[in-house]
Amino acid sequence: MTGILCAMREELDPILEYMNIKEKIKHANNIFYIAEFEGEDIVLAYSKIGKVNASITATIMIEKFGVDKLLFSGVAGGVDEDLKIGDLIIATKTCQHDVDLTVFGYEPGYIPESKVFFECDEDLNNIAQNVAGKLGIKLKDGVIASGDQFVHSKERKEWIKKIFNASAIEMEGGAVGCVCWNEGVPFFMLRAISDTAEEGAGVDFDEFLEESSKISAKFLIEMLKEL
Ligand SMILES: CCCCCCN(CO)Cc1c[nH]c2c(N)ncnc12
Repeated sequence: MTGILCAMREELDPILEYMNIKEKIKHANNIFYIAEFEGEDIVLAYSKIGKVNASITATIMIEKFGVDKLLFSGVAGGVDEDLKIGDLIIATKTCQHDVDLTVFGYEPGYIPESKVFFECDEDLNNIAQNVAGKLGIKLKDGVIASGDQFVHSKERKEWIKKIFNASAIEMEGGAVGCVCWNEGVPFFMLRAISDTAEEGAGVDFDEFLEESSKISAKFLIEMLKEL
């Protein structure tokens, strides 16, 4: 069964509008929507913001609902110069930019017995690029870095870009990538840009959250039709 995960209600609501919701299951302070889309059952939820919340919901989707591929939809701060507000990006891999065990000689983002980068599923990414081609949409791909902080400084943004070669920044993908890697479940993450993670990003985020969430949601729906 396909799982669709978002961080915020604003990111999930535009997706739910396309769904025939059959059941709502409350569990671990989350609501899991069991929906039917084009004859297939899908489980959907928003985790609440941040890596811990995203890890909880992603794990429950897999362990309790038997999700065998996990698709994330939401918004992100753009790092690449060519990413404008409203543009779409998919993750080739995700990481945690706020993990720091460097005093012990480990590289930024590295935890012993784990890894810095969690690869996303190539087949799902290829499907997304095919859908983008049909729709005539530019779909960037690259590293998307997560941390438990809303990044709104050029200095922090440039550090994340330098160390992780990040194309976008958000707060959940590195955790969901880690869960899916450990569980052996294919992971796909789509984000629409809501800001540029520099000074003033909070204002842009507030202004563009709803519109960018809809952009991500609409593309995800087109992709679901190809799964
Ligand atoms: C109460 C407001 C909560 C903002 C949550 C932001 N999400 C987290 O996934 C995505 C995101 C968009 N822009 C970002 C940025 N500049 N830094 C971190 N994360 C992001």
